[in-house]
Amino acid sequence: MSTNVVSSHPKPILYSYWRSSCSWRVRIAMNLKEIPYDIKPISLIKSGGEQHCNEYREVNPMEQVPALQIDGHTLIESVAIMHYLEETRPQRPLLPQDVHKRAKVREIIEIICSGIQPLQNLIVLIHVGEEKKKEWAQHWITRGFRAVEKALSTSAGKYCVGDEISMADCCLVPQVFNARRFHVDLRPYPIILRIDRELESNPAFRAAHPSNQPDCPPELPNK
Ligand SMILES: O=C(O)/C=C\C(=O)CC(=O)CC(=O)O
Repeated sequence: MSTNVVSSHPKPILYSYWRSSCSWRVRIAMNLKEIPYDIKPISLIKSGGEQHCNEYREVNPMEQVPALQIDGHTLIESVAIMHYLEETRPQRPLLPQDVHKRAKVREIIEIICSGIQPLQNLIVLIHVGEEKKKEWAQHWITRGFRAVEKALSTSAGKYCVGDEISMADCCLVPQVFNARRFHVDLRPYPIILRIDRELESNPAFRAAHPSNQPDCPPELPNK
């Protein structure tokens, strides 16, 4: 018997933190695909981090955001979630048809989501320590952005890969925000900057921005 999984479950719930770049990727993908969802904020800093409480560990044993409750399932890991959305909600595709272009999208995703973001994640920076964390984050972001810029020099059109927005763009924009947060000099990356600027005014990206999240503090912290 086949059931319509898309309509027989309540609205998806996204466990999210306003300036978590991984939550932000999924928010963009959900918005681009016009999937309505509710946000359940998980503060990564309040009381040592709500992601570590027993209740949330049941949702995500990695004690990180995001997690997405959708179609009766709980999904974790932002890239796996984006692929699920792509496979269950093919409207507004976030992967190109062409296999070479798909490979390029995945390459850029990997550089950012394996080669940059995990190295400058909150849990790592806590271990690195307050004094060294800025230099540490700058080092890994610079190293990765050099590779992203090189990849974009052959793949980019209007966006990361050609002229259609893809999952690579969902990953790039939040990483540029993190680069600015850690005062990385972005002048050596003109293509990254151009694409980021291009997407700034896109409604799906704008709605997913940290400053438009329900848990964004009224006074933005400056670090
Ligand atoms: O407000 C805070 O300082 C806590 C956490 C974050 O920014 C999120 C991250 O860990 C960075 C990231 O998503 O890459």
